[in-house]
Amino acid sequence: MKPKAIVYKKVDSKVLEFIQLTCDVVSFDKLDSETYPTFLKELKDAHGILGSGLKVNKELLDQAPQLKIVCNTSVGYDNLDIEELSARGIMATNTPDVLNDTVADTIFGLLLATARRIPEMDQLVKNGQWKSMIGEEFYGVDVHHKTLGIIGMGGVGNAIAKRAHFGFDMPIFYHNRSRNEHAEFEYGATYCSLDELLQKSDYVCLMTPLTPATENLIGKREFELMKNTAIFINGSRGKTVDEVALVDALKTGEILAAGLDVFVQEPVQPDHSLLALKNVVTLPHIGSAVYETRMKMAMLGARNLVAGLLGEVPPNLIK
Ligand SMILES: NC(=O)C1=CN([C@@H]2O[C@H](COP(=O)(O)OP(=O)(O)OC[C@H]3O[C@@H](n4cnc5c(N)ncnc54)[C@H](OP(=O)(O)O)[C@@H]3O)[C@@H](O)[C@H]2O)C=CC1
Ligand SMILES: O=CC(=O)O
Repeated sequence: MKPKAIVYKKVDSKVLEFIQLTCDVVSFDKLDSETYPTFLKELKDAHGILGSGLKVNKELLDQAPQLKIVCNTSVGYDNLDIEELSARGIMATNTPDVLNDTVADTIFGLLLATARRIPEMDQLVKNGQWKSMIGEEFYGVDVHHKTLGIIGMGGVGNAIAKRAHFGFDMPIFYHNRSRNEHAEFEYGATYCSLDELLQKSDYVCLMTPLTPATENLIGKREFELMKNTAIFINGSRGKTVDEVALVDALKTGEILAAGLDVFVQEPVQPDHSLLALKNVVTLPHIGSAVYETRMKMAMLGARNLVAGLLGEVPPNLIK
């Protein structure tokens, strides 16, 4: 008998066909109030699940007594209770590296858009407010040759550093718990403490995973340490930042501007105070959102799933 897999997010039919070679597959385009009850029923005898964003915790796992593997089609896995999964002997996997360049392009685009006020200028032109040559009130700030601080110099952080170093001549500081020799050697990145990075950087880019250690990593104290001219970019997860402190820092001029791909609550509520600020550029969590990359992530997730269900060690097993 084939193992049973649930795919709980829309994936390309090629990915489904690949999984079907090994598994009986039940698939959902998305989980919502309509599909969730059926998903829970299907979970009772499922051996593997594939998708992203689903909170996999004790309550959910109690509904899935046969489960052997949980596969995220994302690199971040803060939706998974890893301790609970290991206690039950259930494997967990993610999809690192295949998205690095795409996410770095997005984050660099966000950085440029924030620095040069591109969405605001676009609106000005489209609203018919471009009446004469623009003056100082619409000037942006330079990116080239400015100092970039990357908190979380991992796969994505390195791809951002590469663009900053070779494309924009930016001196780079970074902070991790451990040194990243590749970034130091290839991109001239300098390792430093978090506080030193915050004090020295013109652009502060947050790219860590969300963990107990990084939840609210950037708050009032950290915004106060940043330059008043600093631009803050968050590409990690919303909860790594204290959003109330961020709004305050943006309103009081503690920092100049922010570019955000992620929010504490997603989708962000339309009346969120961040959205009313002119010096904030927002994106709807689109770091890896291009077809080719999402295809690679889904296929890698599927390979992890199939390997785990065949009794092999999945290539991206989270340890
Ligand atoms: N906006 C989007 O669409 C996307 C968001 N992401 C988010 O970005 C995160 C990073 O992705 P990726 O680069 O692939 O992951 P990696 O695991 O390759 O890199 C994470 C980096 O963060 C550092 N880090 C971890 N914990 C801490 C800490 N407590 N303090 C300081 N640094 C820390 C790690 O270094 P060390 O272990 O030495 O501390 C490592 O260098 C993902 O987990 C996800 O949440 C990723 C892709 C797309
Ligand atoms: O946020 C995206 C991810 O892959 O993690």
